[in-house]
Amino acid sequence: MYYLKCIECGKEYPKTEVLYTCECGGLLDVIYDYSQIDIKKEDLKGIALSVWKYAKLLPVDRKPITIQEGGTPLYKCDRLAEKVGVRELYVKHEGMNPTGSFKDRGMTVGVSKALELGMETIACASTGNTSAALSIYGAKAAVPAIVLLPEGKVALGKVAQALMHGAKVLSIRGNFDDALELVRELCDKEKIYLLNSINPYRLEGQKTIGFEIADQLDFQMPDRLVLPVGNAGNITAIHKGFKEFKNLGLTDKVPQMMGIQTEGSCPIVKAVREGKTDITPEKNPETIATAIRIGNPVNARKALIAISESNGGAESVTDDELVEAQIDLAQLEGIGVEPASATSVAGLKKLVETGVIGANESVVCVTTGHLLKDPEEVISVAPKPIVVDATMEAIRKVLY
Ligand SMILES: Cc1ncc(COP(=O)(O)O)c(C=O)c1O
Ligand SMILES: N[C@@H](CCOP(=O)(O)O)C(=O)O
Repeated sequence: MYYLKCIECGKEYPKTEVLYTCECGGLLDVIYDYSQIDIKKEDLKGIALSVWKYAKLLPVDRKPITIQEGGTPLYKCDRLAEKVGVRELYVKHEGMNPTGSFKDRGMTVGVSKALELGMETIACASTGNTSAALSIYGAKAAVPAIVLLPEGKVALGKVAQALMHGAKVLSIRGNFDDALELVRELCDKEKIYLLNSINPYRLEGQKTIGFEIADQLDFQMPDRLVLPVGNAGNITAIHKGFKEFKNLGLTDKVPQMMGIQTEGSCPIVKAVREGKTDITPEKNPETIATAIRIGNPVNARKALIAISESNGGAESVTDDELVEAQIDLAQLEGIGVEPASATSVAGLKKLVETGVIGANESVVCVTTGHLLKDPEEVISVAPKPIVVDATMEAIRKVLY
């Protein structure tokens, strides 16, 4: 049993309603009757990791639309740990999901819910990854998908996915925040199902990142969870996952949630620094990490609660710092990530340097999207190939 509840005024709504926010404007959360949910560590042992492994804690009452999302690797990264200066570092590589980002976890739940609620079209605004996931799950479910993208600011691999999987792709002359405002209005007026992270059901899928980390670490939770923050849904979702496992007695602590943004686009970081409970939107966010080029994160209130409840924090990094971390992940650990994802490691490095995170702590960084999502950025930061004549002599000349 579950229902929706406003995080601001507490008003409750039945699960049958198509709703994204409360009548007071507050964000909604999915509330379960945990006394009816029985999950033991023994029940989870020996079952392969996947989003639907945790179906008892997911709000879907029909056969799910799935392309085997979740079950991503948690790499122990000793070389990177030594470089950033922490005792123990793991990287949860969400780029290894079917479409190359964590959004698949949300979409398998969100698109299944769309069918359950009888919705006939789905839509989102996107900096790229949400649109890729929406298009692919829409194709699998045979539901038409509409995506609104900020013109010229979406990485090539993501646009390719949305186009190939058959979504109607609209390039908006505006930024992501403009596109989100428009798609919300479109969905309300045209009875289209909105699948951005303002949809509380979509976030339920993403909380399984927290469940999997617990499962993979044999329920010994790390001290910190460090991740990039854009529209601020994922930090909220993972925190909820951690809390649920603790409430069910599966773990004994909730890691401190550390949100990372870029200096050109960091409303959450500013709110945390100023001790505020809500953000001041940024009109012109700018960063090479286009996935998190967001000035008015829709889940800001939830994210700020997750950070404060977990005694966590937030930090910003420069574009140069995130590129350095992207190269470290690639060359020290063999983990290929897109720019936004590398902010987690760049942020960790900064938090250790400034003494916020101690050398003795254990940390999990989430890398949210795959390197191949943004080949243009890689080409612009990586060395160029060396062109040589097709002779051994020419090859030897450049190698030795
Ligand atoms: C690769 C990548 N990393 C991080 C984020 C930020 O996640 P969230 O919007 O849930 O904060 C996004 C999208 O927003 C993304 O596509
Ligand atoms: N990076 C996101 C931005 C939209 O976030 P959402 O979680 O609200 O869908 C994207 O990939 O579009």
